Amino acid sequence: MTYKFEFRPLARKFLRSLTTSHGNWDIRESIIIRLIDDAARMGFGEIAPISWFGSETLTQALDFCHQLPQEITAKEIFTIPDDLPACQFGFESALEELATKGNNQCPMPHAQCPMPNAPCPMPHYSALLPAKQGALNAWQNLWEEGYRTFKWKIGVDAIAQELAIFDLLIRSLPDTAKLRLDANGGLNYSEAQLWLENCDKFSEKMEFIEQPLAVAEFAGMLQLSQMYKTAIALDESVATIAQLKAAYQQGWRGIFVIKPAIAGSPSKLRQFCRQYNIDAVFSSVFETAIGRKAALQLAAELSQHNRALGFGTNHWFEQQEDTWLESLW
Ligand SMILES: O=C(O)CCC(=O)c1ccccc1C(=O)O
Ligand SMILES: [Mg+2]
Repeated sequence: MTYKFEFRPLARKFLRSLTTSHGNWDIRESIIIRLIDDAARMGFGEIAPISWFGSETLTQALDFCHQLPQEITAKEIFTIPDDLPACQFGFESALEELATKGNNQCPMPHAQCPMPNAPCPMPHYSALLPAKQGALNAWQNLWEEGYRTFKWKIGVDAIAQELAIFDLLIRSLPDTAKLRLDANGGLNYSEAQLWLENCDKFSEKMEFIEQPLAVAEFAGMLQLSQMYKTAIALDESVATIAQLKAAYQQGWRGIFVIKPAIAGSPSKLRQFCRQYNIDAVFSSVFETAIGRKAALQLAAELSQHNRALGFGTNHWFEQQEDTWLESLW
């Protein structure tokens, strides 16, 4: 079976600049791909790399798409090299969409479904707050919309300033709220200790700190994960499936953030997660509805510990009408 292959680059501007310890991000670029089979059925996929996270660059992904023929096979898709993880995700999820067309089954294994006779309950999402003091008056509307878990970026401003805002933020959040902090690898060891000490004072509301130290500081994070009540989640350190495996083999039993859109091949990700019962938090890379659907499908299948999904990110973009995809072709 061969598939007709087409692709379209896409750029979307954030409503406000997204600030992380890696810098400011203003435009999310990605590539939408379309496969068409012999029966004229279509499968869509999205390639949404983040090179500062360790995936390929957008240019490398575009080059890969340009060199492909207009007709491709499943074999070509399953042999996309591991140094193009966002391409592996985009192509495999387009193929999966075709394979499951007309088969709208719930991806949750029946034995695990809490409500086997009812429509699937909404998975709960974590809402991404703006960095710095912007968080202080952003969470209320999101709370009204039903979010109960929030994530705030740290390591973007002076630590004293951020600790003061953290104190205000966590005290103002209702008792049933949960807070995640994400340093994007921007702290040093002693700063991370200071953060963890402060988080431990609010352990009933603190869920975890994500990637406190740089990727090279794995041993430091392993050590910190055994010293405080507040849990640590690895993110940049486990961006791809190869990194997930390496962290597990080096003894990481804390939380793993999985961004399916850059992790690599969905079929290999399934294999890994099913083999090792890891505590995974699934997370968005600001993909469109196309990549999001495939990523959420994997999250529904592989999420084990009832963690909120890091997909509460739609408020970072202008709401799109559902006709945008047709405008690409
Ligand atoms: O995980 C979430 O809750 C939101 C998504 C998010 O924070 C993110 C989105 C794009 C790139 C990096 C990150 C990150 O977790 O560091
Ligand atoms: Mg993160």
